[in-house]
Amino acid sequence: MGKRIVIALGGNALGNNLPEQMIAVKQTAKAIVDLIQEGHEVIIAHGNGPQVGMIQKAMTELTRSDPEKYIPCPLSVCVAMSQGYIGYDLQNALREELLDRGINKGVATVLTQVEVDPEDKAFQNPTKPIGAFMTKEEADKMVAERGYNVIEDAGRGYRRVVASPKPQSIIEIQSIRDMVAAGLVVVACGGGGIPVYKTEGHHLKGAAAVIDKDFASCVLAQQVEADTLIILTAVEKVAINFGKPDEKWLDELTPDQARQYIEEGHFAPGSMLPKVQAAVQFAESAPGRSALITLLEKAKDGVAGKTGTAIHQ
Ligand SMILES: Nc1ncnc2c1ncn2[C@@H]1O[C@H](COP(=O)(O)OP(=O)(O)O)[C@@H](O)[C@H]1O
Ligand SMILES: NC(=O)OP(=O)(O)O
Repeated sequence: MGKRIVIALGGNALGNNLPEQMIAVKQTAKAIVDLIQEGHEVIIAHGNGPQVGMIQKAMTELTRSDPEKYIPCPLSVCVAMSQGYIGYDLQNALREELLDRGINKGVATVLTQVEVDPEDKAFQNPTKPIGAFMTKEEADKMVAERGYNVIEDAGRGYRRVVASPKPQSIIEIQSIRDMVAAGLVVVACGGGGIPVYKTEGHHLKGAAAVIDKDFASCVLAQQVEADTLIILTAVEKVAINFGKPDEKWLDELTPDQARQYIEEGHFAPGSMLPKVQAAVQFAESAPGRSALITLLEKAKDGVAGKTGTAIHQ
């Protein structure tokens, strides 16, 4: 029987620059349409780390070129731009793949705002890597010249980090539910959603942050009452002792086992840790719900129980 599945697409599903993204989304669309063809209902969320960094850098350079003419662009607006740009490519790739297979289904990208708590401690402790990787020298220059916060990202180089508050709720959730109910393939919560908080009346104010897409996908999956949350990334399974001689790939994880491994430090912050945390939160949110972490090209096999790491109670 068909399931309702929320798919969270990681960096490898989108590539790191414009031409890479154009190519990557074609493969991504194939993997997603495979699931639609099997009778599943899919709602797609995605990351935006490289893209929002690129947009933010471009907007900053524009302001620096002529501060009188070009006022600074808030990070929330950069997130909105990244949703539009990625949604444009994804939506077109999905449309084409569906038409090529003779499937008559509409695809729609929802510009999605996600509410955060303005008092979230994350605003004082930036942890979310965005943009391109830098060498140590480039990173030191950015810290000195621009006052950026920079970290070493899981052995892959240096990256700028920004605040990443936890998603609380999805402002456009009713529109998303209505579109799913109407049979559309929906792309929502791109880049974790545009971070906003409520001010006076019904007004929403953008926050200077980038929400983690794994956590936002978890909220989305709960709010659309999905059966499964699939987090697609660059590894087929989750490992303990990752990258060490005694590395062990996991087929299944219960929330309790996951918590123990988290405590033992098996999952890198900013990469595998939020995925496992989001998977656990979704698996525990209602009976019968499960999460799956696997490779993009293994999504179909993963849903069939043949691969990936399944997280369930
Ligand atoms: N315990 C672990 N098991 C598997 N992969 C891990 C683990 N810890 C860190 N990783 C790394 O996390 C990466 C996934 O995180 P990341 O690249 O940030 O995700 P995204 O696909 O969302 O862009 C994997 O490709 C792998 O290199
Ligand atoms: N917003 C977000 O989590 O993006 P990445 O998955 O690209 O880091």
